[in-house]
Amino acid sequence: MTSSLAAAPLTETLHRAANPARPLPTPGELRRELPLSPAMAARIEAQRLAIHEILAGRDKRLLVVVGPCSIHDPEAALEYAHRLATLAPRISDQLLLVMRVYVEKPRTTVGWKGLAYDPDLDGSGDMARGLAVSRQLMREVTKLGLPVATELLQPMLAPYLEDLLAWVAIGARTTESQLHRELASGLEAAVGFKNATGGDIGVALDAMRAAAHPHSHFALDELGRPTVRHTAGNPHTQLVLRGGHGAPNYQAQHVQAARRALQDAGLTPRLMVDCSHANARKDHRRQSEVLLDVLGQRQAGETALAGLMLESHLYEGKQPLQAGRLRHGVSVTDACLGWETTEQLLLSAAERLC
Ligand SMILES: O=C[C@H](O)[C@H](O)COP(=O)(O)O
Ligand SMILES: C=C(OP(=O)(O)O)C(=O)O
Repeated sequence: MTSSLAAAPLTETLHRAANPARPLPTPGELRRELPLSPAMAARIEAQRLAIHEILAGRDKRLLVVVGPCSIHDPEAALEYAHRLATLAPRISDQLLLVMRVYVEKPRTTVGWKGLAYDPDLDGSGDMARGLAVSRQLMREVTKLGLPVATELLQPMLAPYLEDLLAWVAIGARTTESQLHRELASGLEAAVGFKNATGGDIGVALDAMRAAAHPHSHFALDELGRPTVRHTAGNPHTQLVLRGGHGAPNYQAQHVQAARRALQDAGLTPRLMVDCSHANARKDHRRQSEVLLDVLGQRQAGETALAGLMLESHLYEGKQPLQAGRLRHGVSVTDACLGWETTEQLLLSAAERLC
């Protein structure tokens, strides 16, 4: 990596020659190549604080984590970010929009693992470029004024990106992992723990309690050397209901049961509903139905509902990952809502919450 990368526009970064054998930069090197300006750092701090206020119940707005299931084309993601950044101030009295910039994908078995792993989408695995492109995209999204959300999957990858993150997901497949709980305990961003793929919310509650606790754990420092990391514990966590094994868990009886379980575990009763995944029974169009149900619960006085997640891209649906035949702005992982539907849903959600 050369210092020109910092100044390189996204397109140039994207078209750098792939070199899979290239050693990875250290987190410190990448951060120096693609730094945060003091203004960006202050903006991210304010975004995190706003999210913490929602999770604490002091800010009554709904936190909405919305965007593509995965980023495979940073140009299309930026186009999406421009649209979201235009919409956000129009509804900011009711909704705090945070963009999904998911660059790692957990897979049920095998499949493309995301931009950070394979930015050329061809299995060549140029992770040095994947990290740079991911960080560059997150910087661009931040510059547009949008808070960035991502799933942290590979703990080694966190130090390359964590300074840019306003909200972090620990996914359904890793919520039970001690490594991810330790990682969450040292983050400044709020963390949403998904219920397990089978639907168990208990593991997410355990995760929230573990993450709130200080830990000492194995980590890499910014020079890439093994080190002991001491964390302070992260009190800004939330349960994310995503359904399990085809069975939704967003309806009033599930939310009430989850609220009671949070209270019984001594945790702040604040949760997010993921309108996609098993809650939509893997049919992206059902996300609207889930969102409307959740809004109804909010209007009926359910204070535990502090957030929503939507999977949305420029265009509806999904497509197979076939080199040279990709349609612009269509997901290559889970099917997404298209932009028009997303905008309409968010505008009407804001109107209902007025
Ligand atoms: O959110 C995306 C997917 O649901 C998750 O990464 C699992 O994907 P897979 O079941 O297609 O592997
Ligand atoms: C993988 C995701 O979700 P889950 O962990 O709920 O499957 C996701 O939100 O992209």
